[in-house]
Amino acid sequence: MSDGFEFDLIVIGAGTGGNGVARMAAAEGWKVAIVDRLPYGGTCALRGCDPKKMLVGVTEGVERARAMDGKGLIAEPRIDWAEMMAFKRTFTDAMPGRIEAGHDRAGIATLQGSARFTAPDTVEIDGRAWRARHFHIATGARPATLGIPGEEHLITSTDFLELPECPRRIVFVGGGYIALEFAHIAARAGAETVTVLQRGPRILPNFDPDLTAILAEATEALGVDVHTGAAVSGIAREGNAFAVQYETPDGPKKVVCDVAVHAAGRVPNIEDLNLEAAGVDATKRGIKVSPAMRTSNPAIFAAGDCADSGPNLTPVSANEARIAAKNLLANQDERKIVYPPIPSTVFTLPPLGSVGLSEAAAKEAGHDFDVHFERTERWYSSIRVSAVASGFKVLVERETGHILGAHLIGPGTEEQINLFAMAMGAGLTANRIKAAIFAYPSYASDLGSMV
Ligand SMILES: Cc1cc2nc3c(=O)[nH]c(=O)nc-3n(C[C@H](O)[C@H](O)[C@H](O)COP(=O)(O)OP(=O)(O)OC[C@H]3O[C@@H](n4cnc5c(N)ncnc54)[C@H](O)[C@@H]3O)c2cc1C
Ligand SMILES: NC(=O)c1ccc[n+]([C@@H]2O[C@H](COP(=O)([O-])OP(=O)(O)OC[C@H]3O[C@@H](n4cnc5c(N)ncnc54)[C@H](O)[C@@H]3O)[C@@H](O)[C@H]2O)c1
Repeated sequence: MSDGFEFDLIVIGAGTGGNGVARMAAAEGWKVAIVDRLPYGGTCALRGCDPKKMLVGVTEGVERARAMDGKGLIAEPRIDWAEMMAFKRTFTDAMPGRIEAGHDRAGIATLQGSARFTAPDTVEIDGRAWRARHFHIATGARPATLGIPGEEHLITSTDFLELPECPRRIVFVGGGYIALEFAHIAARAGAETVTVLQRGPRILPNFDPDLTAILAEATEALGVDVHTGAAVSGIAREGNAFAVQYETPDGPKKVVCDVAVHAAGRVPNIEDLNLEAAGVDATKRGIKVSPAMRTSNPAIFAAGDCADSGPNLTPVSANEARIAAKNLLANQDERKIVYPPIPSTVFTLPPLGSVGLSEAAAKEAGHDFDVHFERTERWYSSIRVSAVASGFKVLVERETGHILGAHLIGPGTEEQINLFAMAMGAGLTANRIKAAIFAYPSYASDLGSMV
């Protein structure tokens, strides 16, 4: 290659925000390399969404059997933690090799190590410099540094997904996605005490308060201690255990556990990149990107959790990466990122889902809308599976009939929320949704009654 460049493009980070960009560029005949310091696959496939939901798949069996007990199903569900983890590994173990083989077939050079810029067109990986015309940064996020004494005693979500056995007493620091999803797994897997310590006044503050109240109730019923207004201030060793200290309006308290998990938020993983050397601007919210996903250095793009862009979710990362690749290959900003309504689900049992505006945000924006809020334990879909916690809140604009937001809890949520997202993206009105014919009985067939 001329001008001393080894590559047309080096992609830093082999997760959702990186792999696709490397593939698209290689398919156009570009000379491409991809680097990761961990096995290829990124957070979602190896340490996040997918392994987590393999475990949820097992706990769904427990939940279903317990719910149907006395209703014709005779089962004594119990989780074998080691077997459950082995089941998870049947998915995760094969992934890095499969991704690397795909890159090899596409002619992409696969590098291992930590990349750090030394100049706008050069990165150093384990002491060796590599020059490229372009870079794409997709280095993801990491657990936030909390700045509290003893935080080194916290294990991360990645560590949780590798625990050899279910802890007897487990504490989650934080009350967001990770805390709730993992607390449900641990409680169903047989942990004796599971505690969630959430600093704010309620769990999952970005979700509808009426529905998070239902989830908090269901979580307590599962045996999880949920404390809100509990700001963790330190972790100390106590013999073989740990004391997690937290501040409450009633004064300081502590809870003793065998394992304490960091579930207190994630931040862009960009400190090690030496972005100043590349002329790439960033704030603590991440790498600054234009709507074309271009950074302040026009030869460098960024996408996913490391960028100061959409919410940190896998499909968002994939969408941003696609836009970055299109513009990179076109050598001009011909596409801009446009976020359709983005659904999000907390994979507890029952799951909690949300898309569009919250009730508070819709009011603040001055919309005139009806609120359809109902608990649905007496609906057929819940009765059929003996669900004890289900409900919805859907906001319908009065003048247009458009759906402004949909918030769901209960069985079927994770698919219903996607249907709402599609309906909202397509601009369907409540009447159009009511007029649709869905196979019956199904969770989708409840949609018409929610609007
Ligand atoms: C426990 C957990 C559960 C989650 N569950 C869900 C879910 O159910 N649904 C959902 O939509 N989202 C979920 N997420 C979020 C989702 O995983 C992320 O939004 C998504 O993986 C981000 O993809 P990415 O490509 O931007 O970053 P990542 O997938 O994190 O990839 C970044 C890669 O860059 C590498 N890297 C970092 N720095 C360097 C460097 N200097 N040199 C070389 N390599 C480097 C890392 O090793 C990593 O492999 C979850 C996250 C966690 C932690
Ligand atoms: N199902 C999904 O889509 C899914 C699942 C897991 C993770 N994720 C992604 O990963 C990110 C990180 O997840 P998370 O659960 O760590 O973060 P989160 O942002 O969902 O929740 C963190 C919570 O911890 C609280 N907190 C912070 N410091 C605290 C302290 N000292 N004491 C007590 N509480 C404290 C915060 O108030 C906040 O509500 C999510 O924001 C999301 O982007 C998504």
